[in-house]
Amino acid sequence: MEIHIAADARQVSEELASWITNCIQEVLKSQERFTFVLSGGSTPKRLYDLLAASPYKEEIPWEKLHFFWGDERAVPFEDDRNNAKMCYDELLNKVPVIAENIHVMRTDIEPEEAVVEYEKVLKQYFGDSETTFDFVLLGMGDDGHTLSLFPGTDVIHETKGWVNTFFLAAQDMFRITLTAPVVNAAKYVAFMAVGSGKAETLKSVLGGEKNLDKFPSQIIEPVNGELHWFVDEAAAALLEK
Ligand SMILES: O=C(O)[C@H](O)[C@@H](O)[C@H](O)[C@H](O)COP(=O)(O)O
Repeated sequence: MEIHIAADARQVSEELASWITNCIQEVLKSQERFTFVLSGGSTPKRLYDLLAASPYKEEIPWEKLHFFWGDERAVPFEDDRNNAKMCYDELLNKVPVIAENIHVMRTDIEPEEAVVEYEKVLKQYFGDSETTFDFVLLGMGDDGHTLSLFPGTDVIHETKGWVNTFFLAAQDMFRITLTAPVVNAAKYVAFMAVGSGKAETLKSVLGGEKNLDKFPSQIIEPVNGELHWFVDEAAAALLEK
């Protein structure tokens, strides 16, 4: 695992934009397509904004990229809480991506149906191969969740299925989420976490004892891939030097 600490949120986004661009270019030297899992939440907005502008916009071969989501809030696409909408607004509508290569978690059908459909899409891409996505971008909530793997939920411990859904009572909505097995089979996984509000949790997730029910982000451990954390000094303040 590698931790990249930058001065502030803006610099974290800049470092990550440059790192992702480099990662895409390297991976595409030996294959024709690059599969990229986008994250919702507020933190990646600035990163998406950067990727959609010079110089990254020109440096990334967008037509070779295939997009997926780590999780989705089961609200209509037009709803501002919809993760896909945010990613379209901030990134996908601004770059020359091929529409057929964008795979949203559908919220216009029942969540259970959306899960079956998404699993089907993922199986078409990755079949039974040991490696799944080329790159997964993740956020970490102040409570230690990642994807829609919230503290105390059963979905944290899913060992077989790649996609799941459950009703998140605290937010009065269904969530659709990738599970740990499919993310842990990715080549590169990068968390992005900024701000002092995440410092205590980050310390527990990275330095504390394993307690997956309390800190679901700890379950992310790529089997053969690389794990990176991109954080700012405020979030990293309590990490041991
Ligand atoms: O839909 C979601 O809520 C996200 O995908 C979630 O896993 C997010 O990444 C974290 O909650 C961090 O969110 P912030 O970036 O807003 O802190």
